[in-house]
Amino acid sequence: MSDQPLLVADNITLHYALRLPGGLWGQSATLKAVNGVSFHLNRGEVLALVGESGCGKSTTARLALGQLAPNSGEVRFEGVPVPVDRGPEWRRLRARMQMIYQDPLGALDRRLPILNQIAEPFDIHRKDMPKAERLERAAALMRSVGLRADQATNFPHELSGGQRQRVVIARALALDPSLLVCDEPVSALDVSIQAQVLNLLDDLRQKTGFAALFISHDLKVVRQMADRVAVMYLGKIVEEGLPEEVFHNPLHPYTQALVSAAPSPRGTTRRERIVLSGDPPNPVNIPTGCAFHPRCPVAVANCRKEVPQLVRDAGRAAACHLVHTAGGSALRPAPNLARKQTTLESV
Ligand SMILES: Nc1ncnc2c1ncn2[C@@H]1O[C@H](COP(=O)(O)OP(=O)(O)OP(=O)(O)O)[C@@H](O)[C@H]1O
Repeated sequence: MSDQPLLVADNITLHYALRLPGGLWGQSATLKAVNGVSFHLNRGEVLALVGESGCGKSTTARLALGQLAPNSGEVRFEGVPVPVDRGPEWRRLRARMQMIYQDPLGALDRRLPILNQIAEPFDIHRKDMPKAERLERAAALMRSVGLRADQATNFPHELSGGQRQRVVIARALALDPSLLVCDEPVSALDVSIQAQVLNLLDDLRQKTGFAALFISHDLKVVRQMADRVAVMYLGKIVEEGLPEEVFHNPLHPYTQALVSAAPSPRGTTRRERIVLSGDPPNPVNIPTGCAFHPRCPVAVANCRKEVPQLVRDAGRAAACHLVHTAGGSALRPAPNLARKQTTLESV
């Protein structure tokens, strides 16, 4: 099998033209939801997208799936540009790329028994398969996600939230996809059920080998699931690396603040909480230079003027003037904030 990445996003942008409420006729603004995002996802790998609400995670996922057409840039899946015209080629690719949403009830048909819903992908893409075999395969998928055979005739409202998400997962895996896009897949579930569903996803990934683009605002969940993490701020990736690196030694001042706000895992170094000042980010009015500079506690004059590039070095990447060492490509944590890291003993 080719060792090219499964999914590549190459400098994609998605801008929405907004009509301003109360504005004069013709007044509009541009909302830059995704503003030059590049990443790759290898086969079998889990890349997590993290960042504050509204930073562009879901839009990036929808661009990756070809549900939205980028204004510029390109998404390639298995080496092929992802079409957005919803023709036969898009449908063929979509069978290999599936999505799991936050709200399983919204993703399911309330009037259809769950076995039939799990068999739907076969009904659409495997019309050559006899009906009995489609249902047999759906029953096997039910078992693989831990649902009981006697639940086959249940309707979604007769199941718990966790069981519904299992139905969605079974249906998503029916055609043996190579990519699963999981957009906050457990955030609507009780905490006790979250762990079960995450363990299920992890087990299934190890058995079937799908890759996942995993969106979550919960860094604890990301720590458990991700092989690599990309941090987004105002439509751009500002840092990328292995979870242990990003969470224990964040480079970008924004990542430092994000990580400092999350509960530390037991027995690890606790960081001093970094409280960001300034207004929450607004994708209609992106600041000049580094978009984070108005809230950045360590910004210098240059940060207001020049847009930092995402510099990659030894598997890590960061877009911040302060983390790029002069003249070289090596990266080091942004100054000052790093010094605020404190141990449990000292707080
Ligand atoms: N159809 C749309 N029209 C206009 N603006 C949109 C549209 N969809 C999303 N946006 C805006 O694009 C920005 C990015 O949204 P997106 O849903 O991708 O963010 P997100 O990081 O996934 O947020 P959340 O974690 O809250 O889901 C937001 O400011 C959002 O309001």
